Amino acid sequence: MKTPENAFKRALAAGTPQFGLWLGLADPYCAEIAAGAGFDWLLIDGEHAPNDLRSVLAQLQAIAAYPGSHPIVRPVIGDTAIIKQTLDLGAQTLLIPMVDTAEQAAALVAATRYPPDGVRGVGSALARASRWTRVPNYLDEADGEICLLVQVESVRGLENLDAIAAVPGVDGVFFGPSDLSASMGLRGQPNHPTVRAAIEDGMARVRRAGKAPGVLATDEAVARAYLAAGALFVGVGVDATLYARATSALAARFRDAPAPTPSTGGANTGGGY
Ligand SMILES: O=C(O)C(=O)C[C@H](O)[C@@H](O)CO
Repeated sequence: MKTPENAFKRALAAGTPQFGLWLGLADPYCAEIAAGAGFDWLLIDGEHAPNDLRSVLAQLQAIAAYPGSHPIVRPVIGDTAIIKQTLDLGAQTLLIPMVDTAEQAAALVAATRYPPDGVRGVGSALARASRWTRVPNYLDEADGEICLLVQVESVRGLENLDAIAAVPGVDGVFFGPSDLSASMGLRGQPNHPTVRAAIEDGMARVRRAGKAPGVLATDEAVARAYLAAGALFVGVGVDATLYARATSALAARFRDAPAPTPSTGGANTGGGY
């Protein structure tokens, strides 16, 4: 058995845009439903969604049955010990929130690499990542399959963007429109023209550094505009939001609709429900 190849990392390096879905429902059953939908990647969110190591593990296991959808894990913070545990679960691509400086980015790279290149603790015999040592060369192959994405989502991070993007081992920079808009004094306006212009300018700088820019844009027109501006990984939806909107809309249709006329039997649509 070999260390799984990180197809997402290779796609970014080849400049092939990848679109994905944010998973905030923190549930393996929901993750599996999303995994069958056809997204290039699915982000298991441990920053804002109620995930712990075991729920992240269960979602990784559910998604593993759908190799076309690559799992990305966002830990709550870029902490060396949390990164070690997350990589040991078998995550190969990490999205780390709130990265403001190149020094922070370099420390994150080190956290994802085994010594002597980094400081990742060696415990792969206990870890799903090595399939409990069934991957005999895991320690030698692991570093090469890690994809590290850092989030720039503050005015300070934007000021340091060129230095952050230049850090060897950083594969991509994700712009968080919600946090960035707040940092720019435009809280709650992630699609404000000033925020979008800052993100598009940032994306061009990341591409110039030879790295992959990414963003979350749940408005389809905005997502397509970011793709046109050079984004290489774009979150185009959030499962919790999709579910909330769909359930509200369904309830509203019945709550607000006039009483139905008695039916004599409907047409069979063949779809079932
Ligand atoms: O700042 C942002 O935007 C992000 O980091 C994504 C958010 O956490 C959130 O919008 C996901 O729903």
